[in-house]
Amino acid sequence: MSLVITGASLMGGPRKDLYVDDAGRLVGELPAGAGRSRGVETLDADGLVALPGLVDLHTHLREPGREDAETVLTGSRAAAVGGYTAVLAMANTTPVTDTAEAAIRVWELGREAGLVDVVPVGAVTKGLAGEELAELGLMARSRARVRVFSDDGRCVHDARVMRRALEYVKAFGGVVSQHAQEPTLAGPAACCHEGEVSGRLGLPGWPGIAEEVIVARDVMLARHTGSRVHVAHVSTAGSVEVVRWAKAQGIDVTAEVTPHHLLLTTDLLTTFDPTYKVNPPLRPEEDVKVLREALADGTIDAVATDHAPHARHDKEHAFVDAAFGMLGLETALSVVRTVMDETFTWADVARVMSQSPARIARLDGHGGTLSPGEPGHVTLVDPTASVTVDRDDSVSLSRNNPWHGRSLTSKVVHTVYGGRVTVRDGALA
Ligand SMILES: NC(=O)N[C@@H](CC(=O)O)C(=O)O
Ligand SMILES: [Zn+2]
Ligand SMILES: [Zn+2]
Repeated sequence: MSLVITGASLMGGPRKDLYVDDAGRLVGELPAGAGRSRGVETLDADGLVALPGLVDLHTHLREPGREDAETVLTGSRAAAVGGYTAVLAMANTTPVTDTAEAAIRVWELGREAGLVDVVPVGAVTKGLAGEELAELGLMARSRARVRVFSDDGRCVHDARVMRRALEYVKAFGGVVSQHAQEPTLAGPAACCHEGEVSGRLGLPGWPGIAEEVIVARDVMLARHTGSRVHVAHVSTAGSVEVVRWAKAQGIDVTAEVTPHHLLLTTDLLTTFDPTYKVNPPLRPEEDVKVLREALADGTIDAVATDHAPHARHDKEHAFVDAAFGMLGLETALSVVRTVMDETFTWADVARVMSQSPARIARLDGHGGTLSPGEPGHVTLVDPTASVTVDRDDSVSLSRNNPWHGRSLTSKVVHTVYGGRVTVRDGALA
């Protein structure tokens, strides 16, 4: 069945009807008479902003291994509710996604769920152990078409291994997404940002430099190999400085920032609430300010959620013992709209949450411009809505939601995936 989306403002520009044909593609004009014929569904989007379907470069879906925290299906639901039509599923599952079979399995589970494209990220090293390269080529050539490789959760800290990985993925246009954290500069017990607040509270911390030295090393390795590196969850002003310099040299580097690093700060540590325990840690206000500026000026290419669901019994512990990570898929768009000022346009939102992530991940079928010929992935947002987040409203299996009780501006109302309405009026269709 074809679909007509009526009255939406395209990326904040003119209002225009959008047509998706019965093959699920956007078409310029509705075929004559089709608007009135049966078999054409109408989605009223009056007053809403239409964005190309959002793409998340960094999602933890926990299946296989921790289906009590999230599954491919429940994570896909959370993604759809958040306006996403594609997510890249991180490899730190049990077992790790380090073979073509494992990647295909995740991809198939995504197809079965049928709510978003679930694109597996392949591990860089076997078992995330940081020593031997995983089956990068086989994963790339498999049906799952893996292009993004990451040991996320751990840093590929051995420079020789990182160099080999960069050389290897170059052959098929792949990219290594690095969790930048030099382990020798961040003790095993580190649980927050090393600074004034951690000192006062007596919590062991990571210094920003542990991230920055790896970012600096990796951009030089990218230059040396002529390959492509992506910096996951950039969190410090120093990392931004390095990325800005590297881009000016023509080095093929891209970077993402999470919604939580754009708003939440180290001060939240004083609550000792483990909901705010995340890796990389929340940083001081000065870093947050620089991250926002870098997102606006294009130094940071994309917003990625790092949606990291955790079961209650892994999160509800003393701060030092609790698991790292927070939810993000359902609230990302609203957080971005809330933290970025009016000079950050809807076209900018589309760029950092759809176009650039799709380009970085080399996703076919996520053009990110709402042009005729692209697949009918559309996110419809109410720009005037104000929502108070309630963690129990979530379709995720987990409740580690750092936005609980906060009021955010704008809200995803409908999500259309390949011409099919997956979310209507904020709820799964
Ligand atoms: N972000 C986190 O704090 N945790 C992630 C791992 C990661 O992204 O490094 C997780 O898998 O839970
Ligand atoms: Zn990480
Ligand atoms: Zn992560």
